[in-house]
Amino acid sequence: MSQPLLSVQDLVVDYGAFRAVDGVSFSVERGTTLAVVGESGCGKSTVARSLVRLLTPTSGRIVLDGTDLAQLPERRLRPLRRKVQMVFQDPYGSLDPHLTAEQIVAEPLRELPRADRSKEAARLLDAVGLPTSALRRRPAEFSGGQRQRIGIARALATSPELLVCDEATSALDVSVQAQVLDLLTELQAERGLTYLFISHNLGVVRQISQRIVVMRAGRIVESGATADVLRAPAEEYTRALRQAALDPTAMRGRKPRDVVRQLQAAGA
Ligand SMILES: Nc1ncnc2c1ncn2[C@@H]1O[C@H](COP(=O)(O)OP(=O)(O)OP(=O)(O)O)[C@@H](O)[C@H]1O
Repeated sequence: MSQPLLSVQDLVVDYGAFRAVDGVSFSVERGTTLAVVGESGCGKSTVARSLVRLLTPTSGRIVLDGTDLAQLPERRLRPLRRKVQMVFQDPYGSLDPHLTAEQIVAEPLRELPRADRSKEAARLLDAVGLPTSALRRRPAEFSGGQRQRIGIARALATSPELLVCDEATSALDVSVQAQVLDLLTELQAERGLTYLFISHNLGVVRQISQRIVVMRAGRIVESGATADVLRAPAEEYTRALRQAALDPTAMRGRKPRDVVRQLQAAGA
């Protein structure tokens, strides 16, 4: 078997005295999607932020295409940053409201001549299903789904190999969410992209990922093929998460953490 594109080994992240990620290991094969699930606060975003080096992990290895980027200094990290891009949950908050879609998408392409930048921005917006007329508009003039498409186009500008999607469709209506998931699936097939997809929505995870890891309190408690884990979770915790996802009425007005606790107590 070929080497995985990404191999994370014994990742530890401390925020001061608090250990948010406690010895996490997983790998992602090229052209596939790994989902990371778990209740709020279990460390999913901290893993994501480590992968794109928005933070420097306390210890462990993050081997991307043969290079360990966990502790690399910024100068050596720069060429690698192009290979890993992040798509955020809140497409409005993550796009500069003062810039046009063209400027946002072309921003990572500063080294290109202006005309080439414009051409590339148009090509990227077309690839995510937005018309040429979108180029001159600003974020406030788009719907949530369209803004997420701009975020994806921007992430694609550096021709990355790995996209880290942190709750990338969570803020969208169900039908728009389905369209953005379809877009991500198409882009993966066309470009051979690899995704690490963080979500608390097990329906979304079932649709987009081949493999899954379940996190709890900074550790991985279960992993495997998505279909297997969701059909017959080995861990009580995963069963409780699944139960909470299957029974939205149980969630009404309550924190997922409380529902998971209650379901665990009931032996769900
Ligand atoms: N900058 C920070 N300083 C201190 N603690 C932090 C910081 N960022 C996150 N934490 C804590 O680390 C833990 C993991 O947070 P993280 O955001 O990774 O969880 P998560 O699983 O992504 O949660 P959510 O699904 O709510 O986004 C939480 O207890 C959180 O309060």
